Amino acid sequence: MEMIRLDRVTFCYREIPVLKEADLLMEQGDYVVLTGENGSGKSTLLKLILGERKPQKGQIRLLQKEILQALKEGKVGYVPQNSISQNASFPATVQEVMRTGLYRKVSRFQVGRERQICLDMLERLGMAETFHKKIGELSGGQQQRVMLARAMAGDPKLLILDEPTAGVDAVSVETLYRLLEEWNKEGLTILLVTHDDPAECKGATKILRMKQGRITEV
Ligand SMILES: Nc1ncnc2c1ncn2[C@@H]1O[C@H](COP(=O)(O)OP(=O)(O)OP(=O)(O)O)[C@@H](O)[C@H]1O
Repeated sequence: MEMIRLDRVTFCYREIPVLKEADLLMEQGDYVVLTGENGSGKSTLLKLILGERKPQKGQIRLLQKEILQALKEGKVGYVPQNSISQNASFPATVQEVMRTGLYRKVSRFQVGRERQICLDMLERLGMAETFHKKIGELSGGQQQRVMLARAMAGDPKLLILDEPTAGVDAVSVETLYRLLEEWNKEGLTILLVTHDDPAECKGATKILRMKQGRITEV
C-alpha cells in the first residue's frame, strides 16, 4: 500500500521556491531517512505532507487518500521538532500531553486502558517515572521522548519524525534508533528527518536527500 505519494509537487514561500516538481513514493513497511542541508526544505515537506501547507502545483496523497481524510482516521503519528515549552510552569503533565494524542481513539478505549497504554509506551521509552511530572520540567531530550511515546500510543501505521534526536544524548539516540528499527520490523512505516549520519539509523530501508527542490535517493 502507498503510504505517502507526492506527484510533481511545487511549493513556494512567496517568491522563494522550496519544492520544484518533487516526487516521493513511500510504501507500507518503508523506513525512510530524509537528509539535506539547512534550509533545503525538509520541514516544509513535512508541513505539506501533514496538510499544514498546500502545494501550488502537484498532488499529495497520504495512505492513498486526501490528506485531511487520512489524518482524521488517526493512523498517522507525528513527532514535531522541539515542540514543547521550556517553561517549567507549562501547565500540562506528561500524562495529559500523552492523552491528547489519543483523543481520536478515546471512544474505543476505557479510561483505565488509555492510562495503561500511555504508561506502557512511556515504560518502553524508559520514561514511566515522568508520568505525573509537568512536561516543562523535563529536559529537551526527555520531552522529545514523551512526544514519541505520545505518537506511538495512538498505534499509528505511519510515523513521521522531524529531527527527534536534537538535544538528545548519545545513549538515548541509540535507544531511539533501536526502537525505530524494532517498530519498523513490526510493520510501522517511518519517515525520519534528521541531520544525523544516516548510518546511525539502523534498519533504514531508504536514504533520501533534499536538494534544489527535489528529493533524490542517496
Ligand atoms: N514561513 C516561512 N516563510 C518564508 N520562508 C520560509 C518559511 N519557512 C521556511 N522558509 C524558507 O524555506 C526554506 C526551507 O526551509 P525548511 O525549514 O523547510 O528547511 P529545512 O530543510 O527543514 O531546514 P533545517 O535543516 O534548518 O531544519 C528556507 O529557505 C527557509 O528560509
